[in-house]
Amino acid sequence: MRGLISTAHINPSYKPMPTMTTTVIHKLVVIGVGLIGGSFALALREAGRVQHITGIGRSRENMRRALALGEIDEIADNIESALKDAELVFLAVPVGQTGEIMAQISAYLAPSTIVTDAGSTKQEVVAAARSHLAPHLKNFVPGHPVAGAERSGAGAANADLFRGKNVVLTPLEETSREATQKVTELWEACGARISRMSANRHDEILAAVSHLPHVLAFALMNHVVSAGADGSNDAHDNDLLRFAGSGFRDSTRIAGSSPEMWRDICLGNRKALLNQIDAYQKELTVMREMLSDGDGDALERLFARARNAREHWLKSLPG
Ligand SMILES: NC(=O)c1ccc[n+]([C@@H]2O[C@H](COP(=O)([O-])OP(=O)(O)OC[C@H]3O[C@@H](n4cnc5c(N)ncnc54)[C@H](O)[C@@H]3O)[C@@H](O)[C@H]2O)c1
Ligand SMILES: O=C(O)C(=O)C[C@]1(C(=O)O)C=C[C@@H](O)C=C1
Repeated sequence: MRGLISTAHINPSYKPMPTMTTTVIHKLVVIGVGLIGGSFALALREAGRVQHITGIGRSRENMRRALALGEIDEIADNIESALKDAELVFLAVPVGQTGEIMAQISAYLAPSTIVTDAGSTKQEVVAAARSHLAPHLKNFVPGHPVAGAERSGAGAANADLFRGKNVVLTPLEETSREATQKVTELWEACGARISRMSANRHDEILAAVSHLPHVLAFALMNHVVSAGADGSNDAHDNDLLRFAGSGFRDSTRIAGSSPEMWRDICLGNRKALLNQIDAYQKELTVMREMLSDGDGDALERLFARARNAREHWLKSLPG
């Protein structure tokens, strides 16, 4: 079968399990070679799972860096030639761009080309695929690596980013088992743990554990900047920031993330995120009342519950 070749042809020291075939992608096309696209490319290359990687990007400078860092083998001249003989297309652009890119690539996809993505929201991506990739849905596998950083661009990519991390796949009814299986194998080769669920469930979960925390970090950062005596961004002039320590630094790390990416994520998962913001505001109100009542026992119980939950969660993490 095309695309399913033993890595024994590539790496002579590799000994495959007798009954297993290992997926090696002859040609991978990464659209958006930033933190996630570049890391996926590097991880697959390091695992010996890809032979040739073509990159499509928006910024020439970033694409040159991706080439120099070995994330891609070539920078595409145009979409048509980039997609020729492509076996896998990986979309790793801000989610708001997904529909437009799907519309641009759909005419050039061979029937066998698998398309997958890394978008942080899934219902919106699935809706875009239904609008623009209708003839191709059996080979479309929506995905989301729950791993990342506050840094962006090809220069931030690293081959180990997905090691031990969750990747959620939200295949459509139309998605073929073969396509899902292939994408699963590739993420596993990057060291990730794969889960499958509906796009709706994915978006509810991520609204709570990823999208809300980012909104809170952006809000906290802005609040402290504005609350400083002269509202200055400059840490030397702002009398609050000047004294901020590691607690503030840890709590606001993710406020260093890409504003464009987070604009798209928040708008793309607006309903679930609004629900989470409302629920969180209730939690804050409860805490505020305890504080205003001077109810130290209640506050301590509430803090202890949070600390215990966090300790249990940390223990449950791999490695
Ligand atoms: N950063 C994270 O922690 C993280 C984690 C998991 C998933 N994601 C998702 O992965 C995707 C990529 O995020 P990232 O962190 O790699 O962002 P990034 O900014 O590092 O990379 C995105 C790249 O896409 C390029 N790009 C933008 N619009 C384009 C277009 N129309 N055509 C071609 N290239 C275009 C940009 O120039 C940039 O190089 C997003 O959908 C994001 O939601 C991000
Ligand atoms: O570690 C970080 O900086 C991240 O924000 C990574 C993070 C997250 O955990 O919220 C951000 C967005 C993604 O869609 C997945 C992962």
